[in-house]
Amino acid sequence: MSAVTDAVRNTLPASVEKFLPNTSEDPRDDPRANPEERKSGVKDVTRPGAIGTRKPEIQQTAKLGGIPLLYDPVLNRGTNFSVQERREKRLEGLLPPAVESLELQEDRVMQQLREDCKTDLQRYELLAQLQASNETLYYIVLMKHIKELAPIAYTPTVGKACQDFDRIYRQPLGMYFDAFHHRGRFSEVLGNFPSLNVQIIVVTDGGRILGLGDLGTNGMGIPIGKIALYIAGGGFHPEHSLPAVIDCGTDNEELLKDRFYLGNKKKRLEGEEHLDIVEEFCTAVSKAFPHALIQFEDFNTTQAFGILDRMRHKCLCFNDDIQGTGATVLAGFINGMKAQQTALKDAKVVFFGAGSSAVGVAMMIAQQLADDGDYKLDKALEQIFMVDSKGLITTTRGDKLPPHKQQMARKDGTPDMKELKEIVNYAKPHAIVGLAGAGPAFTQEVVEELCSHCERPLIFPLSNPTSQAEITAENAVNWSKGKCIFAAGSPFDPVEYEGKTFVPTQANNVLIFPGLGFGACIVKAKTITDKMLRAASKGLSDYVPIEDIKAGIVYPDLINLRDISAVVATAVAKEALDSDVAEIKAPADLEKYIRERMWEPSRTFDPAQSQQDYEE
Ligand SMILES: NC(=O)C1=CN([C@@H]2O[C@H](COP(=O)(O)OP(=O)(O)OC[C@H]3O[C@@H](n4cnc5c(N)ncnc54)[C@H](O)[C@@H]3O)[C@@H](O)[C@H]2O)C=CC1
Ligand SMILES: CC(=O)C(=O)O
Ligand SMILES: [Mg+2]
Repeated sequence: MSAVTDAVRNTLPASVEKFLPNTSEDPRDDPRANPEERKSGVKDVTRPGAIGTRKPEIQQTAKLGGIPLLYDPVLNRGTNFSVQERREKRLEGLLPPAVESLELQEDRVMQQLREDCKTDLQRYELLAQLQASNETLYYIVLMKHIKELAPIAYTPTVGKACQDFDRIYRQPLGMYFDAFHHRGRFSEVLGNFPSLNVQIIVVTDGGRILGLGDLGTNGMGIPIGKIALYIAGGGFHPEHSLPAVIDCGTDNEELLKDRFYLGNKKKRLEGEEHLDIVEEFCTAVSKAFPHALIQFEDFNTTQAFGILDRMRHKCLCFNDDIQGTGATVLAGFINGMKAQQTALKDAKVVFFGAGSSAVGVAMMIAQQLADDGDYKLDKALEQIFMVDSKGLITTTRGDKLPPHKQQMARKDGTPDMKELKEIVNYAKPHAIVGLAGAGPAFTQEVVEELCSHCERPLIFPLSNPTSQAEITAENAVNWSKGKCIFAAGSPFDPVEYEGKTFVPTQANNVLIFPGLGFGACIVKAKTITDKMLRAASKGLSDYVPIEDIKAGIVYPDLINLRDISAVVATAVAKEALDSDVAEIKAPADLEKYIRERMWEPSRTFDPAQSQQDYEE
């Protein structure tokens, strides 16, 4: 039965007809169905690129026009609706008379952002409001000005936005799964989401938001920001994406006392109970959207590894902090060793921080060293020196290490050391990677010690937001006398040193996750394998031209995020196809196939046409 009844259809001008979804249950009546659907008679709402997949009742009201259309962020284009559309969609009188081009609308937003907003938080709020009301314009603005706006929608400003989330709250922009009241009913709750075809989900429990600690449901800013980058960078359709929080409580005393706090004011659930809750969420997702990819984000390290271990073979998922960061840093590391002309098999790294991200990165680097030198992982791990709040991690230092640290502990009789300078002096590393989330730690002494052993050391302060970075770009360049190769988790401005300009690049998992996700989804991958992560990393490292690498630029500029993501997606999809974890057959030209399926905001002009564009 059609959701838009024939009686209603008959009252509409013919030109509106093409905007209406074909909601026929039987794809044999649907000219847009693909051959398989026509043959089987079963509508495939999960096919990559399929649009118009919101629930019929929601499409119906929005597409009939009037106020519901103006309040539908996917379809609303505000003053960009033409005179004819205004007449046909019953928008006359509901908008000011001017009909504006998307460019003019974009100019207004940019003027408001650049001239009227006084703080980055105000800019964040303006963008969030735009995202909630007009996604076409939001993504046009975000994609065209990605370099200027990523620091607002994402790190560092998103950190401040999360800290203040309950104060600046206006609209949900994602889903909240309440472990205290929805438990056992997550499927039912997920059923309230308007889309029939979710392909990408970013979920957190707010346990460790950036380097800012436990922010409970205020952590929702992170899934919202990452999903925006999945759309702007990776090319997912907004209808296919879901930012989510599982409210498992919070141990943040300030939030527990805050009258504006939006989550449950209860102590954080932990251990097995927490794992069961996350599993219930994943099961609900897999049941409703069998091909959706779940990205675990900013869970506490105490839970992060356990969640990944339990879920990675049960549903399509990955942990961005462990695996996405691993693939990202490996790419910059490989390029950095090229710049130094250090053979990978000989490279040594000091990690400052031993949480989920540091261990994820170290394991990927160690695997690469082992492959390069054709030796075992255990031997490669001897080239890694990992430091936590108690100093160098060794088997002899006398404390009980959690499993993720045990594998990183030095077992070769390395003396116990606490001071970073001493550890650098002992290890003589080619790179120092900061993932402690604890703020400045790479002092002038540490940098000078590092430079006394290595001509062009990699200095990677990767903790976010900027306030938590281990060193600033300026200090790294000055203290290393312009010798270091620098990349940071959050953006830094260029630095002048002795008449030369150093351009800091960003080593952030945003360079990997949008492409990894899109590549996996487009070929309907059944799982995310280590080889797919390695392929993503190689795609990213190969993206950087050798001249840039020689000049010490080891990551590409975020300005090319869409292009980077297309390359990463192609590498991931190819690996999934080659290793037979993909459900689709390999297309003749994989990169072209992927690029053609990446969503562009202007295409929402005509959903029916856009749908046809996606068809084979
Ligand atoms: N650039 C990027 O793409 C990414 C950056 N990160 C950043 O990494 C940081 C850490 O994340 P996780 O590993 O998940 O967190 P975590 O909280 O699990 O780990 C922090 C680690 O640092 C150690 N540490 C804390 N203070 C220290 C100190 N004063 N001295 C030495 N060690 C200290 C702790 O012992 C722990 O091992 C965060 O700031 C996060 O924003 C995380 C993922 C990706
Ligand atoms: C970038 C990121 O995932 C983090 O800082 O946690
Ligand atoms: Mg993270």
